[in-house]
Parts: sequence; structure tokens; C-alpha cells
Amino acid sequence: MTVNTQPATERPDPRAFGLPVVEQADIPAELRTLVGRVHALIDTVANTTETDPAVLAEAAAAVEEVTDRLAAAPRRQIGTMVRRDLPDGDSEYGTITNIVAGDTNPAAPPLSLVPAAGGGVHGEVTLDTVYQGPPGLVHGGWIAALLDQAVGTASSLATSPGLTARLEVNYRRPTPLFNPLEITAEVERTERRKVYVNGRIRVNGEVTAEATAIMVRVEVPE
Ligand SMILES: CCCCCCCCCCCC(=O)SCCNC(=O)CCNC(=O)[C@H](O)C(C)(C)COP(=O)(O)OP(=O)(O)OC[C@H]1O[C@@H](n2cnc3c(N)ncnc32)[C@H](O)[C@@H]1OP(=O)(O)O
Repeated sequence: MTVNTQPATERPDPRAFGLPVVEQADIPAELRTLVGRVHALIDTVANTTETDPAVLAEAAAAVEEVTDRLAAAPRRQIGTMVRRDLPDGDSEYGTITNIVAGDTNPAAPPLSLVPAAGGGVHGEVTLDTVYQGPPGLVHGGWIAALLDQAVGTASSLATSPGLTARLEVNYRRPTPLFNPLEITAEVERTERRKVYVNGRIRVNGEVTAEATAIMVRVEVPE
């Protein structure tokens, strides 16, 4: 039987899955600054034309020293979630180191997806060369990752959290780096635990990639 989607009245608490939860507001501003600077470091290292061995060795030693200092504190438990308040008064949980949207992951763009006025979710992100595939263009796997995150978030907010069972991506136009990407997704219908979701990426109003997905909602342990 096909049923209409209905907003979840109650979202499962990740603690029911044994996962710790961090409040987004409790992430120190200094950690956010560090995450941003490490992202800039990744981009800079990927693109530096420095060849002086002394300069490169000094940089590597400095990075090692900072890494060792931070590693003195215990690591987060794998699967740590972050609870975020959304502009519409709702809230959502996400994995704090999620590679697409993780608050504390310097490798993440990061993408912030929020409920769209007309339903579904939307977000905007501009990608640097960390995400480069073909010259000047976003890697196709990263396009799929952005769309996966979007359909997963749309499904989670409209129903309850799930895992991607199927994701089909059509690459319509090249998706450029250093251009704002508008990402949207919305649930089409639900069928038992299956949630059928559509998503797309637009650049200057033109669709560059679109996806159809089936999310399968996770069952809360007894
Ligand atoms: C808040 C806390 C944390 C919440 C955590 C939230 C995390 C968000 C993650 C973001 C998105 C990701 O990257 S997810 C990561 C990538 N995806 C994965 O790793 C998923 C790997 N696959 C799996 O674990 C599994 O196959 C599942 C969970 C998808 C389904 O297994 P299952 O739970 O045993 O369910 P199962 O009975 O097999 O299937 C349920 C229904 O879905 C259908 N179905 C199953 N697979 C498919 C498929 N590939 N294509 C079409 N349909 C399918 C079945 O026919 C059935 O339909 P019917 O009989 O009802 O008609």
C-alpha cells in the first residue's frame, strides 16, 4: 500500500542505538575555527607549488606537533551524533564527522540542509579543489555524495532516519567548482519502511545532476 508522507511526530533518539549525542550549540567556536583552518590546510597542501624540502619538512613537523597535541585528548566515540535546531523549530540528528555535512570534519564542505518552504530540504554549498574530479569540475562521486545526503535528510525529516538502499544519479551537465550549488530534495511517497525521494543540484538555476533514491527507515531497537 502506498501512503502519503507524514511528518514524524517523534524522531528516534540516537541514544536508543547506543550513540552519544552532542548539542550543536555546545561545539566550541574555537573548534569550528580549527576545522575551517584545517580545511584550508588540506586545500593549500593539495595545491601548493612549494618544492623547498626544508619548508615542506618544517610544515610537516608543525602539523605532526599539532596532531600529537590534539591526540592527547580521548577520541570521540564512533557514531557520535550532533543534535541541530532547525530554522522551523524542528531539530535533527546527524553524525558529527559525516563526510558531507559533519560539523567537526575538516574534509566536509560542509553542507547545511534545512527544510524548504515548499516542502523537502534545500541547501547551498560552494566546493573548492578538495572535491575536484575532472579539471575545474566536481568529482562525480562527490555529486552522488551530496545528493545522498540531501535525499537522506529529506527522508529523515519527513518520516524518520533511514539508510540509502538505492541511489540513481543522472549527470546532466558538468558541475563546476567555485560556483554556488543549490541542492534540493523531497519525498515523493512512502511504502512501509521504504521512502522514495528525489533530489537535484542546480547551478545558476540549471540542473546539473539529479537523483532518485529509496531510503529504508531504520527500526528502533526494543
Ligand atoms: C537516529 C539514529 C541513526 C540514524 C542513522 C541515519 C544515517 C543517515 C545516513 C545517510 C545516507 C547514507 O549514506 S546510508 C549509507 C549507505 N547505505 C547503506 O550502507 C545501506 C546498506 N544496506 C542495508 O543496510 C540494508 O540493505 C537496508 C537497511 C537498506 C535494508 O535492509 P533491512 O533493514 O533488512 O530491510 P529489508 O527487509 O531487506 O527491506 C525493507 C524493504 O526495502 C526494500 N529494499 C531493500 N533494499 C532495497 C534496494 N536496494 N532496492 C529497492 N528496495 C530495497 C525491500 O524489498 C523491502 O521492501 P518491502 O518488502 O517493504 O516492499
